[in-house]
Amino acid sequence: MTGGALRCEDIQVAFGGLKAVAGVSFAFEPNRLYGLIGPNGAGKTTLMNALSGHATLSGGKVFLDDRDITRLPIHARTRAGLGRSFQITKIFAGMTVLENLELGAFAHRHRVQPFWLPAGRFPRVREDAEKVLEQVGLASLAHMPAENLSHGDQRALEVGLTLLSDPRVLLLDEPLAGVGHDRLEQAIGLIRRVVAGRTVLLIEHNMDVVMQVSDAIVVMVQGQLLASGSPDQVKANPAVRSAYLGEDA
Ligand SMILES: Nc1ncnc2c1ncn2[C@@H]1O[C@H](COP(=O)(O)OP(=O)(O)OP(=O)(O)O)[C@@H](O)[C@H]1O
Repeated sequence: MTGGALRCEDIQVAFGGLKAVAGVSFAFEPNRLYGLIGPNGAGKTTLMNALSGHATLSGGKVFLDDRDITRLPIHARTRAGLGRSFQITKIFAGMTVLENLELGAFAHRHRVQPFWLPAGRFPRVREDAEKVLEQVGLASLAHMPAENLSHGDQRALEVGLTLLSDPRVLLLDEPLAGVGHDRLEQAIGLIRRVVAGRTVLLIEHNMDVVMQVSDAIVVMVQGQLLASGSPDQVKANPAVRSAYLGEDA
């Protein structure tokens, strides 16, 4: 698999008078992992929502492999190869880990939620779910109710749900949030594994982690791009240091 190229041109999202994203243009190159950083309220999640179709644009365009997807609804973007995880987990607490993945796999294959029958009855749905179960390292917990999972394992399941559509571009909104220090290395290992062959945009607040895993860093401040470059370039950028890292340039 090869990651897709994602490009946005002059993206704008406003909430009333607030310009949460105020004209962002950027080309994400295939097969690279981009860390999206910036202070609280900078517009990171809103930009991700704009790319995935979860926010209404007041201006701008989104392209996936040069195809204009600006007006495509969310499910059509998923079909086109764009996957998205959320800060707030969307798993069904009362179902087991495997059932959650089966439900997601069924919904992806058949475009409906199968509330009337066990999705795992369909062999290909079961296969899809079991493949992802292995990918995210949850095979031994397949039959555990999702509500009993640790924070870290819930995050892994959430990432797994996004992998069911085998996206070429993956947008990950804080997939490590709530993961304890003792599980962080394991969680980082998971991210590294699942992103192989994909283009990834990752929102992550832990600077050590984001600098460690990213090929490139994109910095947002007040709805706009402040800087982009390799982790070392961004760390050394005086504008980033003063505006974001809280240091004098
Ligand atoms: N649905 C909404 N309605 C109104 N304002 C919103 C909405 N979503 C976000 N905002 C505002 O838009 C701005 C950008 O928010 P956003 O969540 O995108 O920032 P962020 O960089 O992801 O922040 P954080 O790091 O805290 O998650 C903030 O001022 C926020 O309060």
